[in-house]
Amino acid sequence: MKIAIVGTGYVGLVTGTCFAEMGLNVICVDVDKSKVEKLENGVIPIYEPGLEELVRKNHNDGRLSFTTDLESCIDDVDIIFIAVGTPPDEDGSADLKYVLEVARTIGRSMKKYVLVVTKSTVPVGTAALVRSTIQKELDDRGLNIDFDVASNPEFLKEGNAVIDFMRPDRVVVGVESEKARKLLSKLYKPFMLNNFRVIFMDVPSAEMTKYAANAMLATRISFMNSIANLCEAVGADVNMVRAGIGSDMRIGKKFLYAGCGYGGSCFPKDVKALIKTASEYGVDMEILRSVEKVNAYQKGLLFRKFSLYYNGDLKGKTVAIWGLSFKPETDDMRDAPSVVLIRSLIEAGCKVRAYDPIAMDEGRRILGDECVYYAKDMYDAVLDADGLFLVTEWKQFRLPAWNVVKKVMNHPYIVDGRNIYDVEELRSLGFDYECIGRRFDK
Ligand SMILES: NC(=O)C1=CN([C@@H]2O[C@H](COP(=O)(O)OP(=O)(O)OC[C@H]3O[C@@H](n4cnc5c(N)ncnc54)[C@H](O)[C@@H]3O)[C@@H](O)[C@H]2O)C=CC1
Ligand SMILES: O=C(O)[C@H]1O[C@H](OP(=O)(O)OP(=O)(O)OC[C@H]2O[C@@H](n3ccc(=O)[nH]c3=O)[C@H](O)[C@@H]2O)[C@H](O)[C@@H](O)[C@@H]1O
Repeated sequence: MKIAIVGTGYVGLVTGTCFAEMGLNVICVDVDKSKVEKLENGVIPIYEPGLEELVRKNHNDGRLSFTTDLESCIDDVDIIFIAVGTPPDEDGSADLKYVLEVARTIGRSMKKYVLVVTKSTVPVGTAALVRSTIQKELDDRGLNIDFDVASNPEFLKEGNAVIDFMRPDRVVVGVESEKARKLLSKLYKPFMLNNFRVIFMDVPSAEMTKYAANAMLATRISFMNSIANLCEAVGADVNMVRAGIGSDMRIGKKFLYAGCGYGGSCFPKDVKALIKTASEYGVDMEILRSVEKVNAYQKGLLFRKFSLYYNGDLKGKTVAIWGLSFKPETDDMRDAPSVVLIRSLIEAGCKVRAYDPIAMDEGRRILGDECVYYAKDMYDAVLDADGLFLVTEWKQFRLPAWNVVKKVMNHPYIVDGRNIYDVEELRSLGFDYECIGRRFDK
């Protein structure tokens, strides 16, 4: 079996590389020439642990190739995965222009049966739209060629993408024909043999499953952030509460960490898109509107704490930021809490010194280097600082040499946006310390 993956972003590159690693012949297609050139030379344009080695190995072994020319490979493959971006449109809906562009190209060039699978996160009805788009191109060419469209959403997490793909909790596949089911069963056979659940369903349910999963996870986070804020008000400790509720099997331990809000390329955009889809059908997703509201509040929380601490007198203060990426093990800063915080600090007249183990270039790209100093290391960031914000819980921030930090800071004040530090330890060292929803006497 030979497959094509269209789009070599996170999802496309991980999907293509992992299928090649499983022994398939994979051709990855992207319109971005420079990306394809880099990939051809074994350089991957994203930071994702373990991925670069796998790309090089499978490329060298001849199972993984890259091209900008989708048309030339359409009739060489059995399955085409569409894994291009679906960014938010101005009204919050998923912008399908890249997906439909790929569908048009397929319809314009195919000469024999092919199974087209949407892997991008797309609203209910998109597979049907892909089908009609391809069909229209075929009609224009006066051809009657059989093809199928299926939905196979992706659930991997950035930073853990290869493991998530290779050992999934489940694979969701939406099909509308027996032929498509057979082809995808064959593709996912190794997963079935390893007892990973492959769940077949109809196409709209598969499309909805992806949004429901992300919306549920985002809801858990906003719920815990609300509980954390209440804990702070009433004198309870959200870490204790998390342990207390997470041990109930029905609730589970994961995704209950309070912090400075969820970010990334998916939760914010997918929650928005689901609200939009619902409104198009006259359904009010009140819960999800609250999830967004809580998250926006939470992203402003660190700045508000800082402002309160200094009674609003922030002009000229020097501020250290540990962590720019939206979570550890990625250089992705899309919708990152750090961006909201840094912009507020700059607006208030603060001088920002930022450090991230991986996302420094991305930081420069998104925030510019006029108002932000990009520090050489985490200790350079705290030099003369009137406050330190821990925004992303990278491992290297877990056990800092606090004596060095204290010595070089102008004022020993820490705002911990991820609740990773020991309150008592920091206070005994003479730091003023704040975090999210934990109990301690101020
Ligand atoms: N990033 C993630 O962790 C996850 C993303 N998803 C979903 O997967 C989809 C892709 O996301 P990412 O990989 O993050 O996107 P991305 O934005 O990183 O990459 C998309 C790629 O598609 C390429 N592209 C655009 N139009 C094209 C065309 N006509 N032909 C060929 N290539 C084209 C772009 O040049 C780009 O390289 C989105 O729908 C996203 O919601 C799903 C699960 C996880
Ligand atoms: O559709 C997608 O793109 C992906 O979106 C998320 O993956 P990702 O965005 O890579 O990252 P997560 O680990 O889910 O974290 C998202 C955000 O939530 C925050 N978070 C996570 C967990 C938690 O308990 N608390 C919390 O604040 C993180 O700091 C981060 O900002 C989902 O976890 C994946 O299953 C999904 O495939």
